[in-house]
Amino acid sequence: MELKHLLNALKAEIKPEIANLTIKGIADNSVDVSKDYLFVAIKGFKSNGHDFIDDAIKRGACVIVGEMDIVSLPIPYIKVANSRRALGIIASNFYHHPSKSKIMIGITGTNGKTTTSYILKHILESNGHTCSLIGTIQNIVNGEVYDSKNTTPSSLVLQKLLFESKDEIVIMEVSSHGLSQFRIEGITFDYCLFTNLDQEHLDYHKTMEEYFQTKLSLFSYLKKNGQAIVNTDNVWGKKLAEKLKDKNIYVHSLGQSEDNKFQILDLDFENSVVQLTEDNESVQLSSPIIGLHNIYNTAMAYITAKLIGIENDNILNSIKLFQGVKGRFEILKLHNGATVVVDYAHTADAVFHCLTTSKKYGAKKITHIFGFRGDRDESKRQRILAVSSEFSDEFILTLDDLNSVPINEMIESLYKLNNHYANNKGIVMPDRTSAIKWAIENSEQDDWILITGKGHEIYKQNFSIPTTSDTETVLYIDNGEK
Ligand SMILES: CC(=O)N[C@H]1[C@@H](OP(=O)(O)OP(=O)(O)OC[C@H]2O[C@@H](n3ccc(=O)[nH]c3=O)[C@H](O)[C@@H]2O)O[C@H](CO)[C@@H](O)[C@@H]1O[C@H](C)C(=O)N[C@@H](C)C(=O)N[C@H](CCC(=O)O)C(=O)O
Ligand SMILES: Nc1ncnc2c1ncn2[C@@H]1O[C@H](COP(=O)(O)OP(=O)(O)OP(=O)(O)O)[C@@H](O)[C@H]1O
Repeated sequence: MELKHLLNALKAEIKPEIANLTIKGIADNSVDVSKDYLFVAIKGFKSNGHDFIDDAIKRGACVIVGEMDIVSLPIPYIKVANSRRALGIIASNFYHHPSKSKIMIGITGTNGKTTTSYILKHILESNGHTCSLIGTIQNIVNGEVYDSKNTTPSSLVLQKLLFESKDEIVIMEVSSHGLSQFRIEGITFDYCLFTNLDQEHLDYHKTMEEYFQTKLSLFSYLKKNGQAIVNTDNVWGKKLAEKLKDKNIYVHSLGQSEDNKFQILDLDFENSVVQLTEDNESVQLSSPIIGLHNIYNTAMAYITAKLIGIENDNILNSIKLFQGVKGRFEILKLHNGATVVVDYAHTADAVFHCLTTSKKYGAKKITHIFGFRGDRDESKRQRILAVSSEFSDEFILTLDDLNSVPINEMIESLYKLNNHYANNKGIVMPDRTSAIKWAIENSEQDDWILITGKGHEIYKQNFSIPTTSDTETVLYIDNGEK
């Protein structure tokens, strides 16, 4: 593609003598550069792409785009205001704006993005649509499954996935990191969903208001007639819906009060059944997945499927057959009659939902096993502990991913937190698999053991039992393997 087309819509000065240069590919990592590539230099969190410009040139780059003042390069240098933003625009131009020809759905919020996207994918596919999914667990395009490094991939990866997708509809989880790093630049959406907001990622966003504003920015990527679907049973959702209405964006609000477009009535928690009304029309959603949070996720997916044009009865029938998502309130029944739940909860609100759901479903005693991730928001730890000490009967603090935090430092902070906030209900057992073993061996019929934080993920550390995930550990112990 000629440089002038590649840089279309980018406010950058291009000298006439280079406008017709043919660019064979784009890279944001110098290692990926080949002959006649355009290299976009990005100031990152760990390194600075501008330091790799020489490397990119050696590998064959013919144009560099960057945001720093750089002089005397042997090849053309184009300065832009923001390299990450420029990368999105360039990648979208290079792949011929793939989001324009698809029904694009973006889902944001602290919790529920993955679950809602899987419910929606299930409904759409059950009703004859083809669907790509880009998110935390994996990326699925044309029915092929690819590993996912980020919930929202870099704009270069994203545009390539969209270009390769022959599916009619694309469901994307949009993280706040993805938004603040312009990973969705160059994409426009038909529907944007907001699930909820809870304290999370304040190591990155600093304040809840900043976190909220970042989430809000997703809605500026709506297509001209794009519509919003917002859960307003959450202060942040209510605020977001008001802001969107001020911007004349059509909002399909969901919530328990009368002023919602989709009003929730008659919540039958025990049977996961909910009555929804819209303009005097009433439907009953009945789902096999349990928990109040999942009722909301299901309702959000229902509204989106309806807006896409699927008949109510067909949506309702599909919902009844949804099998759940790996590591999201995944229930394992033990030989002794106790129940184990493996769940990805890592915010106070998510933990609250898991614990209260367990109680509502008849847990006699709840043992909660969890830890805290290294290099992630530490300010949420106290709130999670407060919820656990209020709603569980006992809890075990254990190790989650350490990332770059030394093991002794993490164990020490678990003891400190336990001493300060455990309400005499907590113990510390650093080895995650030993904690699970202890809880299972001390359980009886009708007890529930809730293991949160890792969900579908595999362990990053080795523990004493040679298993790789919470689910595997539970099955290993329950099957009596030594
Ligand atoms: C902190 C953070 O968000 N980092 C993201 C960021 O990386 P970065 O730009 O800082 O990378 P860097 O290593 O500093 O490198 C800077 C530049 O130098 C270039 N480089 C580097 C080396 C070299 O030899 N040559 C070269 O050109 C790199 O390609 C890059 O362009 O941009 C990358 C591309 O988009 C992301 O993959 C990466 O996500 C990392 C892996 C990450 O863990 N991010 C987490 C925090 C995250 O984004 N999480 C959210 C979900 C959160 C949630 O809801 O749970 C997500 O969407 O995944
Ligand atoms: N609507 C919801 N409200 C509150 N908590 C929820 C909701 N949906 C799911 N959860 C809780 O959050 C956990 C993560 O759910 P899910 O993976 O669907 O969210 P996510 O937004 O994709 O999370 P992440 O960004 O961390 O990948 C679940 O395991 C559950 O404990």
